[in-house]
Amino acid sequence: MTNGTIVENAFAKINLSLHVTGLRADGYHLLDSLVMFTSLGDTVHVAPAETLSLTIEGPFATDLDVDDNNLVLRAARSFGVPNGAAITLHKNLPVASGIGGGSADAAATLRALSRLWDIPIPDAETILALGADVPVCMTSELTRMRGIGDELEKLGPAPMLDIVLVNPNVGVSTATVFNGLGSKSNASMSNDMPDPFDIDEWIDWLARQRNDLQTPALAAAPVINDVLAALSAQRGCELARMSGSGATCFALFEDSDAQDAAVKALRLAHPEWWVAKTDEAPT
Ligand SMILES: C[C@](O)(CO)[C@H](O)COP(=O)(O)OP(=O)(O)OC[C@H]1O[C@@H](n2ccc(N)nc2=O)[C@H](O)[C@@H]1O
Ligand SMILES: Nc1ncnc2c1ncn2[C@@H]1O[C@H](COP(=O)(O)OP(=O)(O)OP(=O)(O)O)[C@@H](O)[C@H]1O
Repeated sequence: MTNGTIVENAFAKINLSLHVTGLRADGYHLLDSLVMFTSLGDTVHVAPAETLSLTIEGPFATDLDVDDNNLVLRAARSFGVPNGAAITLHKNLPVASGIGGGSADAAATLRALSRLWDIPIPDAETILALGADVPVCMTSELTRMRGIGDELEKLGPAPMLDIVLVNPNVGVSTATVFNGLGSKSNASMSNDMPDPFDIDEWIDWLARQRNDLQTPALAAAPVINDVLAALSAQRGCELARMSGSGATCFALFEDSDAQDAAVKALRLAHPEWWVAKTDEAPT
């Protein structure tokens, strides 16, 4: 690692619930979503350099091009200064998979370059222009996210959770899934949100919420149904749901033994799927 390298984590986000409550005139949808972050994620490394460059490494590196559309380079350019940096993205998360990898990478790049260049992070409007999920990824806290992703209510630390993530190695386009929505105007989350540290009550409450994008995502990628069925069938699975616009689904397990057994069984039954064990991101 070059002397002076700064590393920022880009933790994966999970939309524990995702209600689509309206449609704006510009085509963006209004959301009401409970978002948490997992300890699994990409990492962004930035080192001093004359010019701006990006190298991508890691298990999902080959699924991404190093071009001007890469969210890491877009984030670097959003500072509006001609500074240089040698950026390395270690890509551990599947691409276009509903767990916000690109958004988390952009947020981590903003934090890292702000430190490297010793200049402020760009304003809220600039951050939102990188993607609707980028504002919530600026911190990795449990958050109620509303508006189009720009109204954030931080809810404090997330509870300790035994989580399994499964992606069937099918990328899903966020725009296609939003466009496939039947009703654009659904009920918001219920406001009687329980204490996240009363896990049983919290999971009961979560089970009564929804991901409104699950139905249109299933139409785009029917294999999501197989993922949800496989997760739900595991012993100790307390909740299984799709995250974001898919295709990654998450399941919450009653304990780490059940979580480990589920990971083993799913990898054996579906070697073609990405199956990951994780927990809540550190605060
Ligand atoms: C589905 C979520 O992941 C939930 O957290 C996000 O809302 C998506 O966030 P994102 O991937 O950062 O989204 P963007 O890159 O800003 O937008 C991709 C496309 O998704 C649609 N989009 C996104 C966010 C939103 N609130 N309404 C939308 O309709 C738009 O068609 C947009 O062209
Ligand atoms: N660094 C990056 N990592 C991942 N995707 C990127 C990156 N840069 C650009 N992209 C593009 O952004 C799109 C969304 O990627 P991402 O992995 O963030 O999807 P997602 O997990 O579905 O996001 P969200 O949950 O925010 O909708 C993909 O089409 C991908 O090609």
